[in-house]
Amino acid sequence: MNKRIVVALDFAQPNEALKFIDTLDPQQCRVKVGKELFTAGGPDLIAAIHARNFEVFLDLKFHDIPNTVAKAVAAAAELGVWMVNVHASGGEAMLKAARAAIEPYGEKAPLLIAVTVLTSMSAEELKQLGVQRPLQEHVLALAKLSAQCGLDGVVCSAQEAELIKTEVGRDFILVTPGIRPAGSATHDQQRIMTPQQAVAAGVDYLVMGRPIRESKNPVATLSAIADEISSLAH
Ligand SMILES: O=c1ccn([C@@H]2O[C@H](COP(=O)(O)O)[C@@H](O)[C@H]2O)c(=O)[nH]1
Repeated sequence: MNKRIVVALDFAQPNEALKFIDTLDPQQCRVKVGKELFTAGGPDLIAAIHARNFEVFLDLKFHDIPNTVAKAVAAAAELGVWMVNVHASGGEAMLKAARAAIEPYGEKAPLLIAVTVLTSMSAEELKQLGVQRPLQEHVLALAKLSAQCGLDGVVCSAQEAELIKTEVGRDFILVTPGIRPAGSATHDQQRIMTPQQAVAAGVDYLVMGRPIRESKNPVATLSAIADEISSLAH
């Protein structure tokens, strides 16, 4: 099975996260550990998730000076995670330092992904930050910079997927949060797409948290979405 869905484990406590993943099938999805859960559970939690045969996207979005980010991604590589990320807006030197830091891990290195513009941000909010170019142009520029610095792909909205695949290349990995089944609550996400639209746009990995976790039957919701998108190969 092509495990394109990455379930966001946005729980406060490690035991809640482990209880939840014990209902899931590691052949069906990967899981994402973000700032809240990693702060609570740390490396022991990552080991407990690995012991359950799940691949982990460590979503800590490192954004700091090059030396600090390089050390942080190397520490993530030591944990044996499948994917780790940094902010593309950390700039060229930071991105290159992150890449260089995981080179020694060879085939065991995690996929290194850069966040372009958070999916919770709108074009208006980006302007407020002083970014004058249109949002899609800014996302594309950050994706191109990330590719030039040797990163494996980016986090973006599925709304930008076609543009990035066309301009940067089909092999450049796109990881997209902000996935919402038709008619479901958007919460704090601004740039959303349905799972079907995201796959049709060329997305590689769909990050989904609340639409799965908060559904009445998370296992059934995940299975239904996985089945629907598995027929939409790209
Ligand atoms: O641009 C970004 C980067 C990361 N995220 C993370 O993805 C999940 C989305 O959860 P939902 O409940 O499906 O909204 C969450 O862990 C974010 O920290 C993102 O949403 N956007």
